[in-house]
Amino acid sequence: MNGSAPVILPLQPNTSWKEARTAAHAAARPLPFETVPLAEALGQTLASDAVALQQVPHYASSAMDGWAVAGPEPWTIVVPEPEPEPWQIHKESGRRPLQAGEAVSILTGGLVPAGAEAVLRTENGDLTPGDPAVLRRAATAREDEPRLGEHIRPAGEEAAAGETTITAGTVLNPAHIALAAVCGHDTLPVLRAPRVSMLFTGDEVIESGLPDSGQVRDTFGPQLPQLVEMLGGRVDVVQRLPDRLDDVIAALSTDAVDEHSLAMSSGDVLLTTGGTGISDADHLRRALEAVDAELLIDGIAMRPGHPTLLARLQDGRFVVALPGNPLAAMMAVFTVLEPLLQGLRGAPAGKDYHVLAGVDVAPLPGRTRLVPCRIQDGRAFPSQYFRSGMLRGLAEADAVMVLPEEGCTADQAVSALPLPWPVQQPPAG
Ligand SMILES: Nc1nc2c(c(=O)[nH]1)N[C@H]1C(S)=C(S)[C@@H](COP(=O)(O)OP(=O)(O)OC[C@H]3O[C@@H](n4cnc5c(N)ncnc54)[C@H](O)[C@@H]3O)O[C@H]1N2
Ligand code: MOO
Repeated sequence: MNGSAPVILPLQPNTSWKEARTAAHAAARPLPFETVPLAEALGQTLASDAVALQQVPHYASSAMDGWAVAGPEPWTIVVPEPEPEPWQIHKESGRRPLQAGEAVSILTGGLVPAGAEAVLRTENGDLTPGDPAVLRRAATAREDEPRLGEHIRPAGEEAAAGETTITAGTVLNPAHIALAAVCGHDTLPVLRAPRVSMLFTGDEVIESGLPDSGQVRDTFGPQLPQLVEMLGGRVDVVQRLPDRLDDVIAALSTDAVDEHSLAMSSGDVLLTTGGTGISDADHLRRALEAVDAELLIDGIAMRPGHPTLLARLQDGRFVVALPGNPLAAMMAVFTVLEPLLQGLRGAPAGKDYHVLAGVDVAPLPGRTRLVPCRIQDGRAFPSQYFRSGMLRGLAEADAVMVLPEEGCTADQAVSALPLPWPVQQPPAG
């Protein structure tokens, strides 16, 4: 035996599924923040509290088309001088305050003039033309209409100037972006989204057409970059790599030694597929050893996906190594990549969800099983397509059951992972 050959021990994963998720989240420190235009802030983590830059709403406005009125009826119609153009209706037009017994026509969102006490909506007013025109309440109006302040949106009713409306750490959804716009922000400080570089191995993998025996169609290229984006990452580089140890080492190396090197890609995370096994053709482990990477997770006691790795390179980049089997790789994404990206985005670890098992499941000593499931009538039913190379189960799934090694009995609550894409029925909380 050649004394310099690296010794690869049989894979004995000793990290439990739960420990793996916790360790992946804990390994990451939130990335520095950057300032982005509102339209680019969706899904990002807010770096510091966002306040209302002026009171919201910033002026008292009408909630209805009608007339702003002062005092009791009848009201004489005041025509502002000069009469505002429709687009000026929200602007201060230098009007004098409305006096008791006066009314002025107003549109929804229009500026309520000083002195106005309420807005009478169009359908509840009766206008007698003349000079001046006279307004009375119509027969359709309620007896006490308009009450003091009715149909007026007071300034500042939603937020005072300087009040915090979105707290730091929030993962921004469309409603937050809309609120930030109303609060006067053009940009927001967000934690920089983690950048992910991808490295696909497998000489037998073809990217289109029907594979011959021994070849496989690539299941990662057409969806993994998009899945990473769904999880809050930004994809930097996607690269295919020959199944040669030198090339895998070059790709991971901190120095840009050849065309396969990702050292210049500035990724925070290197996501690899395949080659996590222990055969002569699997190079990930040997390459990580060659570049002196720190192994944070070296195999996980789960099925499928037990050869999954998480490592830190000397320059601080993370390597998440997904197994080549397609379902195993997806389960490794949910177990390691998702919590790692959450940590890098300053987001809390995913919540624990539970489902009620619909059937008994036998024990599998030493392994947590991740099984795609359908949810019917509040019960979770594991898919028959659960093996590591199968994709039908996940494609039809509502969630992924996380089955403990002791299995479960029907009606028992078991952990579940929600899927990061829309499904017909999300698991119960
Ligand atoms: N002696 C042992 N053999 C294996 C073990 C073990 O513990 N001892 N574990 C098995 C398990 S479990 C898995 S998972 C795989 C891990 O495989 P690798 O990460 O090394 O991946 P590959 O060998 O490169 O590929 C496995 C499988 O996946 C197919 N593949 C690869 N890339 C793609 C792709 N882009 N699209 C679709 N399919 C892909 C590849 O052709 C293989 O069929 O090791 C087991 N063996
Ligand atoms: O654990 Mo392997 O990942 O079964 O496919």
